[in-house]
Amino acid sequence: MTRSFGRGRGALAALGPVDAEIAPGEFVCLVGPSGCGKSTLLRIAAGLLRPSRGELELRATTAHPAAMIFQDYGIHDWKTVLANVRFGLDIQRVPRKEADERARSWLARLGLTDFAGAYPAALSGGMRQRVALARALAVEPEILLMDEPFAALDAQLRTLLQDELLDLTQTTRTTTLFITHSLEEALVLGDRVLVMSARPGRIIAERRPPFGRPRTGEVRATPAFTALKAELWELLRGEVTGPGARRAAPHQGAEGGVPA
Ligand SMILES: Nc1ncnc2c1ncn2[C@@H]1O[C@H](COP(=O)(O)OP(=O)(O)OP(=O)(O)O)[C@@H](O)[C@H]1O
Repeated sequence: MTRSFGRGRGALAALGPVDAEIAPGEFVCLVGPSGCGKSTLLRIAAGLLRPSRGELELRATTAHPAAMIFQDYGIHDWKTVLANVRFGLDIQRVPRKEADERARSWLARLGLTDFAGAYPAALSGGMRQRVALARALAVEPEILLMDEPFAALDAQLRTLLQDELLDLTQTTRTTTLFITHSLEEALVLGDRVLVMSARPGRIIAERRPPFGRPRTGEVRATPAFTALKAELWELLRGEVTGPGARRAAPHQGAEGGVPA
């Protein structure tokens, strides 16, 4: 599958060719340099965009199997927290009482019970992202599509939400495609990590982090984790700084130049 934008000489090859398959229940993380087409791929998976060539096949049992979560939360400021979480259920015409119960139970799982009646403006970034998570999970989607959902959060909160997401998705076994710039995030969460080239993004490597399920954030402290992170950064570095790269190298972390 490929995707380009515009026509003729001015056309921009944004993505591909990409050929990938995700198994039911699998959690796949996609990492790649800025502008390589990750969001484009996710938008195609969500049915918001068509491929220019090729196709994407979704095997699902419902008409609207996917729920999406973005970096900027995508929640409605004029609705209460409860109404935000109930939103997808209202669209699915789930009866009000059942929708309220399901929404409240997800709020409880994400530690938001006391904020059911609050408006998002009163919440911190981490809490807003929890609302977005609760809203996406409340509809019990067959497929969860996440576009850098934790990128706007500070490092501690990000770690906390990664651990919560690990816990939640290991219970629900929802098929998930998760975009991130963070190799650490990809290795903690993913059954499989796909590394993309600079634009037009192709899949240049695939790794299965060797951590069983259910796993916890403790895998971060293992030598296997550090080794795999370094290996993937070597691959990615070539794409970020190589001839195909469109932008400068990302900020380098304190750990021997390997970014989070
Ligand atoms: N609607 C559009 N019209 C024109 N160009 C687009 C459109 N959407 C994306 N692009 C271009 O396609 C390329 C891939 O964009 P995309 O947002 O998919 O990359 P990305 O890997 O998600 O980037 P980042 O990591 O910076 O968010 C970029 O060069 C972008 O400018």
